[in-house]
Amino acid sequence: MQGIWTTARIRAAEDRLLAVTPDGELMRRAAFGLATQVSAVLAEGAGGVSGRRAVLLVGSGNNGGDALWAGAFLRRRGVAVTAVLLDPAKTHAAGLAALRRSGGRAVSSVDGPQWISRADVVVDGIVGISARGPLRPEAARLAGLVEAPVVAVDLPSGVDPDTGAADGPHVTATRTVTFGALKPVHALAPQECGEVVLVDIGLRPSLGEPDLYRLEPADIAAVWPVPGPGDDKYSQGVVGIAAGSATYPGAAVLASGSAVQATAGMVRYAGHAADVVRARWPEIVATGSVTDAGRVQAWVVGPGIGTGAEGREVLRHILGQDVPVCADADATTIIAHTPEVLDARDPDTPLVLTPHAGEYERLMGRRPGVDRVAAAREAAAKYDAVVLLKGHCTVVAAPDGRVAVNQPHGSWLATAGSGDVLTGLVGSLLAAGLDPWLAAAAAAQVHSLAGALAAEDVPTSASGLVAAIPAALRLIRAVA
Ligand SMILES: NC(=O)C1=CN([C@@H]2O[C@H](COP(=O)(O)OP(=O)(O)OC[C@H]3O[C@@H](n4cnc5c(N)ncnc54)[C@H](O)[C@@H]3O)[C@@H](O)[C@H]2O)[C@@H](O)CC1
Ligand SMILES: Nc1ncnc2c1ncn2[C@@H]1O[C@H](COP(=O)(O)OP(=O)(O)O)[C@@H](O)[C@H]1O
Ligand SMILES: [K+]
Repeated sequence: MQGIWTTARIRAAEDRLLAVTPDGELMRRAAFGLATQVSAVLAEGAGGVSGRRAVLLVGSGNNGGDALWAGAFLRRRGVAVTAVLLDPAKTHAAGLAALRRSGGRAVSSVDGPQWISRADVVVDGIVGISARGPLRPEAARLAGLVEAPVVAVDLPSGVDPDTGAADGPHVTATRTVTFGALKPVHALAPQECGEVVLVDIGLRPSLGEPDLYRLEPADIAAVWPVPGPGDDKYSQGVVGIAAGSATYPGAAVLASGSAVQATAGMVRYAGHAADVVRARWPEIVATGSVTDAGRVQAWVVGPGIGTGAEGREVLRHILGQDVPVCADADATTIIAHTPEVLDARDPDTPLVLTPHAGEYERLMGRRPGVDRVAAAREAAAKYDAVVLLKGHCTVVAAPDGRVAVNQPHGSWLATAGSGDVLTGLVGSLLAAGLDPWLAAAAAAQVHSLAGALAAEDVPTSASGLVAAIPAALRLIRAVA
């Protein structure tokens, strides 16, 4: 798993490392790595390095210092470097001296626009992990003029380092070069960061346990159930799907189909869309009611069941079965409106809730807000459940505080029925006995990958997502 640390934890670790490292050494390591990446962007975008023009946007902190030192390294490779100083009196003195010694130029922000307009690459050293609030007007004005590819130092300035919120003026980078460890912004605002490159400055041993995680293919491949020699259709975990209705059978077909594709074992369906489900997925054992569905090791409940009395009874019955439950869509709304249905649940049985922002508001009485990690954690604590908060970057929080952030592969999942596919994936993994947090996080990752594979650069449908699940799993197992 990739670890991600909040800026408070990063700062504390940096302080510990700085105390045992020669003065300026960490910044030199950071700046050397940064210069290497700026050269690579120049080589790719401007056809070479020597003779190309780099403009550094330099704020008043160490982030600007990194940019200035990198400018000095770039001068050695023949790059024409101009630093635009946002606050000349507070500029990092050693960095500025190094740039000047190397033959680089420094100008004030008044002269910035003419240099920015001729740049082959712009290095964003406006602000790093100590940023507070949106970009100040002068920084925002200069950042708004940039047309060249941007290499962001540590993070794209103006994007909140800990929440990834980008609701004010901010930089959008082609590449972000970060130091020591990934910060929340890199996982929560991938569209602002571009490609993220992590430069090792020796911080890892000082960091401790991560605050957030991102699953890698190897993590998913290691836990995704595949049958072994001793397995049969029951031993891998049977998942039950309570979804859809006679009027709206689609949710049932999508959630059940997703479960069929996800794992080998067996899928049971219970609800008013049994005939349609059977016709589309003959391998499913389908029945009309959850009370005669047979034994399962986990239930998926909610998509398309309605929010009335019947849906409530279905949910209450399922919560009383002492098996893990993924409650999605209408089940989320039922829980929000009649939380006493949860009394049927044995507190030891895992529950996964999968709200989108609107369902979250129903559950919690407020929108998730900009701090989506905190929002997911609060809901997980309130409901003693794993909460998968849907969005471009889906956040999965466990009641014990663990949080995983999903890596999106584009926005192809923004299609009707896509959530039904996700819930089928989660249910299959719960039935196989996975830890519910890991189940939800792995499902989200496979869901996004299936979206990208189904789309191949043109919009896909939820049915396309279901069809692409095997390809996503094949890819994950191949690269692990
Ligand atoms: N401490 C260390 O050991 C290392 C720090 N490094 C760099 O240092 C950075 C952190 O440096 P600092 O703590 O000095 O702080 P920053 O450079 O992140 O920013 C602080 C400065 O920016 C200004 N500022 C804050 N919010 C602003 C806004 N919204 N708009 C415009 N200006 C704003 C503040 O007035 C302050 O002077 C990291 O992001 C990284 O780039 C790296 O060199 C690696 C080693
Ligand atoms: N812009 C986006 N980028 C990436 N994923 C998205 C985006 N919009 C929605 N998704 C994902 O698509 C799914 C939509 O689920 P949901 O809102 O329940 O839709 P539906 O009810 O139509 O199935 C969620 O997994 C969500 O994270
Ligand atoms: K920056």
